[in-house]
Amino acid sequence: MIAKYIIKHGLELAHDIKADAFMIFTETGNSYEILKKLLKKSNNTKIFDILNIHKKLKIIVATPNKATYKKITKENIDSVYPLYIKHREDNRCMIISSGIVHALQLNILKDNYRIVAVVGEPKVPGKLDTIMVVNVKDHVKELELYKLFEELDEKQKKTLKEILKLAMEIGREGREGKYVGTIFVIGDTLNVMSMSKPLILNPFAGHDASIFDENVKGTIKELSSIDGAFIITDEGKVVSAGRLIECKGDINIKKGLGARHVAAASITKNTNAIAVTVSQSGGIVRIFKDGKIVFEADPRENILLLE
Ligand SMILES: Nc1ncnc2c1ncn2[C@@H]1O[C@H](COP(=O)(O)OP(=O)(O)OP(=O)(O)O)[C@@H](O)[C@H]1O
Ligand SMILES: [Mn+2]
Repeated sequence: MIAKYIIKHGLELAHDIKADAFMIFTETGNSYEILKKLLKKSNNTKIFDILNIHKKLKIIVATPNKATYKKITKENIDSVYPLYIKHREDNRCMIISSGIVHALQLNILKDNYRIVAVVGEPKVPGKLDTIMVVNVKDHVKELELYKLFEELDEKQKKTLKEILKLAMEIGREGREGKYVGTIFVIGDTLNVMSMSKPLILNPFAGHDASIFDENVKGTIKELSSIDGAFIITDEGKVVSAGRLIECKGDINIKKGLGARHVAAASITKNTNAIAVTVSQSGGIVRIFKDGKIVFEADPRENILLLE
C-alpha cells in the first residue's frame, strides 16, 4: 500500500520545503480518504505542524470524477480545496499541468507558488507512484497551451495535440541533419482552401489520410521540406500539402519571422483555423491563433510536455 507512504512523504516534503500547496490527484477518492486519516493522526509532528500552520499550506484534492468531487466539496474540510478537472490526461506531467491550470483559473494557486504534487499512473485509480516539486511559473508554457486546449472541442484538441507532437519531432529531428521548416493549418478548411492555392499537384488528393495514421505521419515528414502548407481538418484529415497561403491584411508579428510565419498569422487572422509552424532556422515550433503567436517552444527543451 505505497499510496499511504507517497502521500505521507509528499506532505512532509511540502512541510520541509515550505511549499505553498500540496496537490493530490484521485479518481475514486481513496487517496483522499488516506490523506484525511493522515491529517487526523496528529502524532506525526510534521503533519501536525502543517495543520497548525495550515493557513499557509493549501491542500488541493484534484479529481476528474464528478461524484468524488461532490463528496469532497460536501465534507468541506478546513484547508482542503476540492478541484474538478475536466479531462483525464494520458501522462503524469499533463495531469499535473491540468491540475495547476484549473487551480490557477480558480485562483487557488498563484504563478509564484511552489507546490508538491502527488500523482499516479494515468487512468489507473489508486496507483499513486510520483511525488513532484513543481514551481507553478515553470509551467507557464504548459499553462498557455493548456488554456488554448481548453478553448477547443475534443476533436480539435486531439488533432492539435497530434500535429504538435509531429511538429516537435520535425523541429527536433529535421531531415538528413538539416533543419526543416513547415506549416500546418488546422480547421475551417473550406475557408482556408479558398484563401490558398496549390504550388504542386496535391499528393493527398483522393486519399483518406488521417494524421493519426503512422504512415501518413511518415509521408508528412517526407513532404515537410517541400514549399507550402499542409491543410488539416478539425478531425485530423490531411486535405492537402504544398498549399500557398494568400496573405491578406496587415499582419504584425515579431521581427525576424519571415513569410512562413506571416502566412500562419494571416490565415489564422482571416479564418478560424489554427496554424502550427516549424522554423527552418532553429526548429522552433509556434502555434498561431487569431493572427497571434499563442505558444512557442524549442522542441529540445519542451519534450516533457508531450511525453
Ligand atoms: N504564403 C505562404 N504559404 C505557405 N508557405 C509559405 C508561404 N510563404 C512562405 N512559405 C514557406 O516558408 C518557407 C520559408 O520562407 P521564409 O524563410 O520567408 O519563412 P520564415 O518565416 O523565415 O520561416 P523559417 O523560420 O522556416 O525560415 C518558404 O520556402 C515556403 O515553403
Ligand atoms: Mn526564413
